[in-house]
Amino acid sequence: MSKTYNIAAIPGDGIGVDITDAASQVLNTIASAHGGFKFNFTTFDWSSKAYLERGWYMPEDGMDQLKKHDAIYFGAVGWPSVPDHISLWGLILPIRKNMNQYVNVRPTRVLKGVTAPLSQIKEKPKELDWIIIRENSEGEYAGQGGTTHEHGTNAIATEVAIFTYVGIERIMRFAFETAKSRPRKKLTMVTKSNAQRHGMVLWDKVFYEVAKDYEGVVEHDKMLVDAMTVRMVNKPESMDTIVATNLHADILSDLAAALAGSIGIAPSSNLDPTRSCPSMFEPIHGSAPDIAGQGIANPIGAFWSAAEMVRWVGQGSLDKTADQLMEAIENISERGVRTRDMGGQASTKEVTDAVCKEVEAIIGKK
Ligand SMILES: NC(=O)C1=CN([C@@H]2O[C@H](COP(=O)(O)OP(=O)(O)OC[C@H]3O[C@@H](n4cnc5c(N)ncnc54)[C@H](O)[C@@H]3O)[C@@H](O)[C@H]2O)C=CC1
Ligand SMILES: CC(=O)C(=O)O
Ligand SMILES: [K+]
Ligand SMILES: [Mn+2]
Repeated sequence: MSKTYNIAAIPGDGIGVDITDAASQVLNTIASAHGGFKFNFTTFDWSSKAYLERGWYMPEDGMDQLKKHDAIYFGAVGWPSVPDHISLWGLILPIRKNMNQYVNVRPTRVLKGVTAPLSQIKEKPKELDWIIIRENSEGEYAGQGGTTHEHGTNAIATEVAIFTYVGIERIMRFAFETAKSRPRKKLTMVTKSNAQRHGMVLWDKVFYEVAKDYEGVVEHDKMLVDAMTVRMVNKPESMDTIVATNLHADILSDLAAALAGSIGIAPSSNLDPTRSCPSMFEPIHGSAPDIAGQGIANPIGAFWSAAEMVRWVGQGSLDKTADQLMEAIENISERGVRTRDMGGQASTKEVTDAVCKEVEAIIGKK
């Protein structure tokens, strides 16, 4: 009997549209090659273009509509004609918060066929293999604060970072469990508790409390975020799982992607680990207005995110299928079918068609 997964697709803006199309093509191909399941996509036209026409990103019952799905596939939101804080707070951030997606998982490794830009990583690509666990519900992106006297030089604006015991503890537990599930069993916690003396100090304290439950099981260490950027560049092999706040992990994950070859490769899973709401899968990059509409966006980050979605909805039953998609992506890039950001000449469509063919060959063979 074939199982159907209902997916809410939100392509959004710019290259978000191209890569969501590409990802759904690949997902449909995997499903039919596998034969045991299929995807039923419902596409929502929630975007900056629609916002400019009708004044809203999501309708009032938008969250209820999303809740009816098994997962959400997201492209990107943001366009130069709308201020970025309006677009982010109109769509992606409310979804992450309302859908209880308090974890954002961002793996990075140097995929086969990808060339890392720095010589020390290029020579030993296997040494960069990280999974960044980003706190996704509070911290610097809590949305607390305000502006007064806004028109003039007396303007005052506050942006209050919120850290709660509950919010920190649950992300730390998820991070320790992730580290425990990986061969190296190693967790690096990132902080800025030298300069930020309240929220970050609580962050550190809860980390060490949770660490007691993993004594002798998970090795752990602590880094200040500034020094962390240096360690990521110079000693990539010294880390495995990394846990950081909403802002720090946002920045570090773009750095990680660039070190591993391109921002266009990196995936993310916005997870509600309780499974009470659908989780959301998207590449870490934005709408890339500078290359939008040219058909040249790298779809690999979108495919890797799709693989993570397959893994998540399958709850263990589709891990092999997700691995086969990753194998197809790596085979294609190794064969030189690469977009410009990876030094190639291929279009989004050429990479997508090649990955679909490869998926069919791999799944058909096994
Ligand atoms: N989750 C989301 O929806 C996100 C939305 N944004 C929004 O996206 C818009 C643009 O943001 P930027 O800061 O420019 O970041 P960006 O990630 O969109 O682009 C940064 C640079 O990377 C390149 N790039 C990104 N993805 C690529 C891909 N798949 N293939 C090839 N090149 C790629 C772009 O061409 C650009 O030069 C803004 O409105 C921003 O707020 C940014 C990040 C995440
Ligand atoms: C918004 C953004 O930059 C991110 O989620 O990565
Ligand atoms: K995105
Ligand atoms: Mn980001």
